[in-house]
Amino acid sequence: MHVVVNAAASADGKLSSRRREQIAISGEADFERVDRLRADSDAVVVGVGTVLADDPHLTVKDESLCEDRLERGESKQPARVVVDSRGRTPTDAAVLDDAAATYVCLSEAASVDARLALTDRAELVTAGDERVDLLRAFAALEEQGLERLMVEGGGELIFSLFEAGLVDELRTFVGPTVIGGRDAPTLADGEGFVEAFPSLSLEEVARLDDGALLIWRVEGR
Ligand SMILES: NC(=O)C1=CN([C@@H]2O[C@H](COP(=O)(O)OP(=O)(O)OC[C@H]3O[C@@H](n4cnc5c(N)ncnc54)[C@H](O)[C@@H]3O)[C@@H](O)[C@H]2O)C=CC1
Ligand SMILES: Nc1nc(O)c(N)c(N[C@@H]2O[C@H](COP(=O)(O)O)[C@@H](O)[C@H]2O)n1
Repeated sequence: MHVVVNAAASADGKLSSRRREQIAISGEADFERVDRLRADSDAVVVGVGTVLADDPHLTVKDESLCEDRLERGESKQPARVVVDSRGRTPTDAAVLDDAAATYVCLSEAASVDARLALTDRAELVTAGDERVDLLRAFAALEEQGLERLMVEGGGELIFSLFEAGLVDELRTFVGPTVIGGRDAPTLADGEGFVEAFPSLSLEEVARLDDGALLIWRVEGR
């Protein structure tokens, strides 16, 4: 399995404002790059916080990239994965429509009602007691043939993936704006590290739109 985390951050490292509404940090060229990265992935992964805040569709938008996938013998769209301990994904969420297969990773804490509401719309994967056990959930996804995972956020999920040692690559578009706010989400939130900080090796720096794309490899992976 290969896990790429991709996100857009403001110059001060925020993914969104304290209101947690979606903010277009990327410009056109970066959104096109993200679309290509989705098209080269088996699944696009987000946390339920992102579903509740942004209601993303997580599909490849460029039809020619979808055709390339079909020519390679792949599904037209990559699968979508929501990491959602308690099954809070709304049944009318865009990520549950029929444009692509969707997996919802739950923990044992998800109620029977939440499971029943989701079961017709997504494949359910259960791992972990209170929160989703990401090592077990990702192993289950791998068993379904999902090898190349692209994670789009948000900050809580990204931190947990680094903590679990699951991230191979980090791609950050740093955009030309300052968002600020101590309660605004950053690239890696959660508890934060106090030691054994993940070590990154810089692979590429490129100017893109009016910002910079940074590609980092996670050392030891
Ligand atoms: N600028 C960008 O590229 C992006 C920005 N965002 C922004 O990020 C914000 C949402 O991020 P967050 O609130 O951090 O939510 P998140 O999307 O990281 O989801 C976190 C939730 O996932 C669930 N979860 C289950 N097991 C977990 C585990 N082991 N570790 C972590 N979470 C687990 C929990 O319910 C937790 O509250 C929104 O404001 C959204 O707009 C989201 C994606 C991309
Ligand atoms: N790459 C990127 N740049 C930004 O500036 C953003 N605000 C985001 N947000 C994430 O993009 C996804 C939207 O998906 P759809 O267009 O609905 O398919 C979602 O993951 C947002 O959180 N990303």
